[in-house]
Amino acid sequence: MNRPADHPPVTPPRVGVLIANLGTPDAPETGAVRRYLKQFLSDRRVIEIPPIAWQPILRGIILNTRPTKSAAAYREVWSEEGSPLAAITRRQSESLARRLGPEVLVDWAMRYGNPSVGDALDRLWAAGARRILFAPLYPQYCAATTASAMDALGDWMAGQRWQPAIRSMPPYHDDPHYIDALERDLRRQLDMLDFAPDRLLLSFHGMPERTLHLGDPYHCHCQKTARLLGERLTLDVDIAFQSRFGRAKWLEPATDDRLKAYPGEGVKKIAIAAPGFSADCLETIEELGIRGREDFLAAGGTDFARLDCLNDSAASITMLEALVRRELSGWID
Ligand SMILES: C=CC1=C(C)c2cc3[nH]c(cc4nc(cc5[nH]c(cc1n2)c(C)c5CCC(=O)O)C(CCC(=O)O)=C4C)c(C)c3C=C
Ligand SMILES: [Fe+2]
Ligand SMILES: [Fe+2]
Repeated sequence: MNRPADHPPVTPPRVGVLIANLGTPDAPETGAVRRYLKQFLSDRRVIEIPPIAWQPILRGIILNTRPTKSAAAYREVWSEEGSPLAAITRRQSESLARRLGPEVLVDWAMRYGNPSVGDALDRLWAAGARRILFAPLYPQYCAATTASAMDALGDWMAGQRWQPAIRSMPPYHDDPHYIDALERDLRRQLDMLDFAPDRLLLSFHGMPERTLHLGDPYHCHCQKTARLLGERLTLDVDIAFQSRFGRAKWLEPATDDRLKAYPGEGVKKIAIAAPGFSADCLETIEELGIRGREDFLAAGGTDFARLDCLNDSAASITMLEALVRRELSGWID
């Protein structure tokens, strides 16, 4: 071989898969939450207000007030493995790696916080991945989530002299693999309840209403997931949007408003699920499971059950394997 002695190492080419979710602070403490929120809420895909107007509000007000409150909420959900969102995403990646076998490298990343998308791509590249499938685990496309994750991928690519071939996993809000997984996992959980819910509330993360009029398909994707799932389950299903942020009008109805109104409408026993979240996190465990329950019971409800997200359940990993294998077609046997 006539390779010069100082030639960079040559690694056999591999196929990589990078799953990504939104992100989370490194610790349930004010400083760590402030760092995370600063990165998250400075993303122009998330807050579509010109930085000259938004940054003074963010730095002068929000980052001085919200981190302490949010850190207290994070402490309510933190586990021995850390943030639930990060711990579950890591387990999803490990389970998917076992399903795909040694031929495929699998890693995971958080759009905000750690491990970052760039660091995970560096690791995959260093391990030889020359073809990478990027899979943001957002079933419903949203510019604030899906497009933002793609931006992080693009930022990393912009710094690469030798770029890998890239594919990205499309949104899967109406994919039969996803609807099957939700049906199977929600049925399993509903069967274990010690009461029969009058209603199943499907709560999706909210977005400013104007994003719908600007052409974001997120609202329609949520509605379609809810309709397809409702057709499978023998239960009355409602849809609502949670986690309102800021003063603008958000998609309606709001989850907290529905929970407070149900008992007065005669709906006293409910189950609530959050099919738009691939992994349980602050917004499902604390906002729905703790504050949502309190709101519903205080309004006169008698029975409340929060159902887990797909997480790393068997149904979830079977779905992920199917979606990922389809996108890897031609790259793996
Ligand atoms: C699943 C889809 C999500 C969309 C769409 C989304 C939009 C969105 N979120 C905020 C503001 C916040 N979200 C926060 C937490 C959070 N959001 C999502 C998912 C979506 N967000 C997840 C999975 C999480 C949980 C993270 C975790 O660590 O467990 C937070 C931080 C917590 C808090 O302080 O309340 C904020 C803030 C906006 C403004 C927005 C769209 C415009
Ligand atoms: Fe959010
Ligand atoms: Fe719509």
